[in-house]
Amino acid sequence: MQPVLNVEDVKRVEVALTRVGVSISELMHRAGCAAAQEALALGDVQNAVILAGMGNNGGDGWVAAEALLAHGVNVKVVTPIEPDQLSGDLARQVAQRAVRAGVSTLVGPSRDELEGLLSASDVALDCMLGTGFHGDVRAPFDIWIDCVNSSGVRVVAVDVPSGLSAQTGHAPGACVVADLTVTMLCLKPGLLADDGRDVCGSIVVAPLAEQTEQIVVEADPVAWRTDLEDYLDVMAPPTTAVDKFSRGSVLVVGGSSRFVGAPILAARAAARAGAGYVTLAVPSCIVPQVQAHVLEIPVVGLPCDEDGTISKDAVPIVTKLAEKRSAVLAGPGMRVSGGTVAVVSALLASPTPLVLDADALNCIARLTSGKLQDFPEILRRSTPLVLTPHRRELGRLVGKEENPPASLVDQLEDARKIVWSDGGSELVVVAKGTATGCVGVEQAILPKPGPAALATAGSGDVLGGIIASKLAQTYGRVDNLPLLCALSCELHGYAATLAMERMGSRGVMASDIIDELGIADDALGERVTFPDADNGDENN
Ligand SMILES: NC(=O)C1=CN([C@@H]2O[C@H](COP(=O)(O)OP(=O)(O)OC[C@H]3O[C@@H](n4cnc5c(N)ncnc54)[C@H](O)[C@@H]3O)[C@@H](O)[C@H]2O)[C@@H](O)CC1
Ligand SMILES: Nc1ncnc2c1ncn2[C@@H]1O[C@H](COP(=O)(O)OP(=O)(O)O)[C@@H](O)[C@H]1O
Ligand SMILES: [K+]
Repeated sequence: MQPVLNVEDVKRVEVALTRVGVSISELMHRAGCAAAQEALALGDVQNAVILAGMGNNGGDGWVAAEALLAHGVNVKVVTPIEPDQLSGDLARQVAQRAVRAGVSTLVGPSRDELEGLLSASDVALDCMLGTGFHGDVRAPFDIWIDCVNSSGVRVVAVDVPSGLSAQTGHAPGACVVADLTVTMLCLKPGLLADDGRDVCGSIVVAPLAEQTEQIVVEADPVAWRTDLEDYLDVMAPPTTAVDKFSRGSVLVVGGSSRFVGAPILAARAAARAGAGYVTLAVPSCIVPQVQAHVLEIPVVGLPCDEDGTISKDAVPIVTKLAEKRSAVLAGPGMRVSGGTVAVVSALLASPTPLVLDADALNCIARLTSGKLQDFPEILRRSTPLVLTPHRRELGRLVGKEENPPASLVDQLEDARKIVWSDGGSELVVVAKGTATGCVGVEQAILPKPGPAALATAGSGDVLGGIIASKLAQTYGRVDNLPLLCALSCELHGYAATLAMERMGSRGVMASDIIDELGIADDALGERVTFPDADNGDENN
């Protein structure tokens, strides 16, 4: 797994490296050389343009220019001001040094001049703005960014594409769209979510020093990005010594007369993700409709209120059904009512491994008046519990209904409020968004996010079904629950990628994802076992 550090912690790593003898100027030298190496590795680089800003990101650019020149590349550095006028000592020194070494410069070019230069270049290195970027992109960089993006030239972003916040992943204005991002020391969260996913291209981490890995780990990573082979630990070895019950049995509780489809999607996903026996419990008033859509899945009717939701009288029935299952998923389509709140409370008190999604989360928000972190006893149990909120549901759980998490780091922080208040290793919050964090008490794991095709109604129900299915197949004996959840997310995303091949990138519906789950599961298993055979696009 690769550590991901908040930007402020990256600064602490720099300081720690200086203490072990790697100075900031040496780091800048190595950063520039690493960027130059990656640019050269693109191949066919005779002419390079370096767009340098006025801080240390620009400093990296001047070093890269000198390194490229030493490799015989025809280099030009574009800078808003003369090197001698740069206010930062380090950036000024490396810029002056590059000029002395013969690097040529273009100071404050017109738009036409810059466009001409870019069209004659084989690669552009974006060294305008790095982790020091904040606010709106100011001139001239907004214009330079526009020129780079419309030039069609290959772009290597140094540390972070200019205009993107390496912390939040937001790019509110102009932002470089890179083919490759060479990021220094370690991954930062903003590269992995929201706008970051669209603008980084592939990501290469340049560690810059031997000691970096250990220092980064000690700097308390905000999350860990998985590599495929990490999943080996939570993949069940294939065996023929099974029957339909020992392959894991899942109970899905949900549905209402208003939302009939959601529990069906979840139950079908649980079956396709490998559980041997899936049972669906829905309000009795919708049983005929539901049963018509599922041949293999028995449907149990639960006592129903007048408004078509599960009533309180369902509690003993659900509790009894849950006892006999290896995992339960509750929530899809169930709505929030006195009855559903009672059912969710009863399931929380039951010993069966439990996944709560959608309205089951809204029931918890109601139970705790939107302050789940103040009621840790509700979630305390000795068997696995997984909550799968999207950003709005997560906001509702932690008292931020009006101001839900808006970035991956916000998601992680809010999920941590919940898991840290409980303190138990049996609880994981799968905080969903454009990138998803599987947050346990000890660490947060970031699976590779799936495609935007996942942003379709019902896709969360499918994920809930997958997680319950994978959980059921472990019979609650799971050493690393966040990793198991991450594997489920990875499967969800890969199935959506396969569905896109059939349905097109905008045509995928949640049921198409379900149809691909079996094939995706096999393929993922193979890729985990033989990671070098076909890694696909590892960076997004
Ligand atoms: N983290 C590390 O260990 C290392 C960092 N280095 C580089 O240093 C960078 C950080 O350097 P700095 O802290 O100097 O910051 P940056 O160079 O990222 O940005 C600071 C400069 O950008 C300007 N700026 C900020 N916001 C702006 C906006 N909205 N519009 C226009 N201009 C804006 C500031 O006025 C300042 O001149 C990293 O991204 C990386 O490239 C490397 O040199 C070496 C190692
Ligand atoms: N742009 C995106 N890129 C990747 N995954 C996404 C994107 N948008 C949403 N997702 C994923 O799709 C799923 C949507 O879940 P959810 O919002 O609960 O859907 P629903 O409530 O309609 O079932 C989550 O797993 C989420 O991480
Ligand atoms: K940059």
